[in-house]
Amino acid sequence: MTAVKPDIAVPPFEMTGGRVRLDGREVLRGIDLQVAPGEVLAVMGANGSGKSTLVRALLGLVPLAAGRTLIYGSPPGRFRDWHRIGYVPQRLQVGGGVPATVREVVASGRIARRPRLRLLPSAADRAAVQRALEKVGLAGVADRPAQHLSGGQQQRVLIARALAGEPDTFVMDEPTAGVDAASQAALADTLRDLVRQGRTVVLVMHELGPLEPLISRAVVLEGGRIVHDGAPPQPEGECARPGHRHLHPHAHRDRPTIWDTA
Ligand SMILES: Nc1ncnc2c1ncn2[C@@H]1O[C@H](COP(=O)(O)OP(=O)(O)OP(=O)(O)O)[C@@H](O)[C@H]1O
Repeated sequence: MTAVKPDIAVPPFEMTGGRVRLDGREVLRGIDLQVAPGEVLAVMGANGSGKSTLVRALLGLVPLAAGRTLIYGSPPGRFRDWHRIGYVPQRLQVGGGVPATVREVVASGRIARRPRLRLLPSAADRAAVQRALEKVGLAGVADRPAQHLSGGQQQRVLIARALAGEPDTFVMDEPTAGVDAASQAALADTLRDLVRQGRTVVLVMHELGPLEPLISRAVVLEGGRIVHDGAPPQPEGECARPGHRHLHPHAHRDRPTIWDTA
């Protein structure tokens, strides 16, 4: 992928006073969040704090009960440049019917780039798909049904699908959750490339681990609110131990000791 020239005037995401209710419950409240072009933002917090809901709301997949959110300056309903956004959801949705191959799933990441009247993939589409498959180390299993792969490999399929679309901004929901070491290494490698190219990345993470040096900013959610926005939080002492999970009430706002390593 070629480097992007970040459009410094328009943030990829801008939410003001964002509030989300699901099943009558307030899941997000008072969210003010602007994501700058070229930023690598980690969205952190304990289970149920609202991380996935926040990224889904930024993408317009969950409606706001109050406030507003913009994608490259447009409300989600009026945003048309979906090829600029690559979304990596938590899990590959496996439906019934004919099982899709790895290559087909990855190729679906090019659809938003295709002119309306062109049905067949171009040489550029095929090349982008192949590059993405190679980048995540799945070229060798490209013709296997995606649902036959391990969880970690399926996660890599989703990352490759986003890469194939060559978007300016990536949104990845827990891309390292429950994946094997090889997949984590592939992700770190991919992320390094994206950072170098100046792409914007929003990552939902429980813990940063080896990705920490690549993260430029972290927001920490607690009970649907942002309780920290700044440098990535560091695990300290007891808090760094696996299984430890809480946000210290005495934590310094600039350096909270939140860790959820379950
Ligand atoms: N569709 C829904 N209907 C009702 N409540 C929901 C729905 N989706 C999520 N919630 C609730 O909203 C809260 C935030 O959920 P969300 O998945 O955004 O949290 P999270 O921080 O991403 O959690 P996790 O780390 O477990 O993925 C949780 O209490 C969850 O139970």
